[in-house]
Amino acid sequence: MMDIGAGITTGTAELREATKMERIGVHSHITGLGLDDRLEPRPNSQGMVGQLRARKAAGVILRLLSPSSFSSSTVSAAPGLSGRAILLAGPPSTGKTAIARGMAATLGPDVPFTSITASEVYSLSMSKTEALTQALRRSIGVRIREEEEIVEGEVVEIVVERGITGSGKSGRVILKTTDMETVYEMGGKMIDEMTKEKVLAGDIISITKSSGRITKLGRSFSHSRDFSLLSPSTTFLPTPSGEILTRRTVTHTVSLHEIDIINSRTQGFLALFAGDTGEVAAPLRAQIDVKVGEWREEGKAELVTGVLFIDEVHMLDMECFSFLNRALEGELAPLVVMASNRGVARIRGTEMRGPHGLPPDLLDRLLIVATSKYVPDEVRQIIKIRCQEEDVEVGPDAEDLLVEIAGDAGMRYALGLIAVSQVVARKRVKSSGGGSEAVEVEDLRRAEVCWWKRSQGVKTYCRDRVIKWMLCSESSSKVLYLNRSQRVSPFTYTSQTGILISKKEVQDSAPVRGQAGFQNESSVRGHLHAFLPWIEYSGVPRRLMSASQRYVSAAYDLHLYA
Ligand SMILES: Nc1ncnc2c1ncn2[C@@H]1O[C@H](COP(=O)(O)OP(=O)(O)OP(=O)(O)O)[C@@H](O)[C@H]1O
Repeated sequence: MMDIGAGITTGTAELREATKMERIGVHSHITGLGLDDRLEPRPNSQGMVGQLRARKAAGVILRLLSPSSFSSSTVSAAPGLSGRAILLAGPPSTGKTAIARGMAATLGPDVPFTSITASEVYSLSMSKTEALTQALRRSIGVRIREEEEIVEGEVVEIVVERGITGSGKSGRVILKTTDMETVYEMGGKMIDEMTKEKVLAGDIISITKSSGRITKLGRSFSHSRDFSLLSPSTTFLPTPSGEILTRRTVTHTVSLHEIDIINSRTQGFLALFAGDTGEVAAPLRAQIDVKVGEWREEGKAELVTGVLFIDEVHMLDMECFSFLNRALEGELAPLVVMASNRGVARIRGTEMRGPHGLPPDLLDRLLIVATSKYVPDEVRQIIKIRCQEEDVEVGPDAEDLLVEIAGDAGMRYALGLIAVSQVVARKRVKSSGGGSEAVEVEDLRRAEVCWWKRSQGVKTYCRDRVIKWMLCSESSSKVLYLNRSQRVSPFTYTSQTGILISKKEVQDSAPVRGQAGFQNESSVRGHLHAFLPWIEYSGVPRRLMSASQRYVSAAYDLHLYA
C-alpha cells in the first residue's frame, strides 16, 4: 500500500490488481458516442445510431469536462470544468442510458465514471445523502504522481542456496546492462517471486524497489537461439543500456471514495471489493479533502473530474434534490448526468408536480438534452447491431418483423426477442433434423407467445386488480354500470377488456347504476388510473380503478376523494 504522507494512504497497488469480467450486456455494443474529430455525430458509428443532436450535445459537454478525451481532435480544448449537470430527457428506450455509456467509453481510461439508479440511494444501511456523497466522491479521481526506483536489466545468473535443513533460502541475481553489471542479494520472498515469474538467465526483468514486484519484460536477443525455452509469445528485446537502478515517475488514479474507504478505520480497503462500504465519518472526509488539497499544492496530485450518471432521476426525493443542488456547487463536484423518461410527474416527497419529476431550482441548473423516438430505419440498424453483438443470424423477413414489433411493443421488447428466438430456432432445427439456424418469422411468433408484450401485461394487471376488488367484501370500492350504449351489456366486452368476471360476482358486489364523466379518455381505454370528476348521483370526484372499453362498466374508489 502506498503511503503519501500523514497516514493517508491510497492503496493503489491492491486496486490495480482487480480485473474486470466482460460479457454481452444490454449496452455492450456501445464503444463511444460515434463523433468525429469536429464532434459531428456519424449516423452509425461506435455502436450508436441516430440521436444525432443528443450525441453531439453529450460530446460537447465531455469536451468541457475532459479536453484530453479528444486528444486527436482538431477542436480546441476548453479547460476541465466540474459541477455541471445535464439531464437526458426522452421517452423510454430512446438511448439515454446508451448515450451515458457512450460518454463513459469516450472518457480517458483514468477518468472515473460512476453509474447508479436513483432508487439505489434508498437503503437501510446508509442515509440517502451518504449514498449520494459516496457516488459523487467515486466520480472524482485523484491522479497521483510518484517517483519509483526501478532495477532493470538482463539476468546473467540466478543462484539459490538452501540451508542444511532445507528450510531457509538465500541467493543472488546478477543483472547487466550494456554499460554495467551488478550482483543483488535475494531473500526468501524475492526468490519466491522469481520462481513464480519463472525468471531465467537471459530474461530482461524490472523490479520495483519499494514493493519488490518483478515484471518479466521479455528475452534478450542474445538468447534467441535457446529454442527449448521459447514460446510463440516470447518477446525479444535488446539488452537495456545505462544504469541498472533508475528512477521513473508513475501515475496512479484513485477515486476520493476509495481513499475514504481505505483510510476508514472501520472499513479497510477490502470493503471496496465487498461493495458494502457503510457510512464514512464526515471528519475523516474533511481530513482527506485537506490532505488532497495539500498534495495538489505540492504538485504531487491533481484532481480528475469524472462523471456521475443517475438513471431514473425522478425516483430521487426532495431531500436528495436539495442535497444535489448544494453538492453541485462544491469544489469537488463531478459532472452529473441524469436521465428521466417522465414528462410532468410528481416530485417525490412533495405534493407538487414538475417537469421530469424535478423541482424548478434543480431544473434551472441543468442543461437539458432531449432524446426522441427512432424512425424505423434507425430501429433496423440498432437491431442489426444487436444481432451481431449477440451473434444471432436473423432472416430478412424476421428482421422486418422485429422492426415492426419494436414500433408496436417497444425497442426493448424487440431486442429481448433476439436471443430468445435464437433458442427457438435451434430447437426447430433440432426437432426437424436439419435446416438453417437463422431466426425466421415463425421462430419470432413462437417466442412472442411465451414473452408477453407490455400491453398484455397491463391487461392482466388490471384484471387482477379488478378481481381482487370484486371479491373483497370490505372493499371501499364500487362498480358502476354506465350503460351508455344500448347495444351492449356490461359483459359483452369482458374478453377484450381482460376483466374475467362472472355475471354472478358482479351482481354480488351491489353495483351502482348511473352516468360518469372521465377526465382522461385514453387512460380509461387502457384500463389505467384516471379521474371520475363526477358520477350521476354525486359531484365528488373519485379515483377510477378500472373501466371497460366503451365505458360500459367502471370500478372506482369511494373513499379516496370523498
Ligand atoms: N442510439 C442508439 N444506438 C444504439 N443502441 C441503442 C440506441 N438507443 C438505444 N439503444 C439500445 O436500445 C436499448 C434501450 O436503450 P436505453 O436503455 O439506452 O434506453 P433509455 O432511454 O435509457 O430507456 P429508459 O427510459 O427506459 O431507461 C439498449 O440496449 C440500448 O443499448
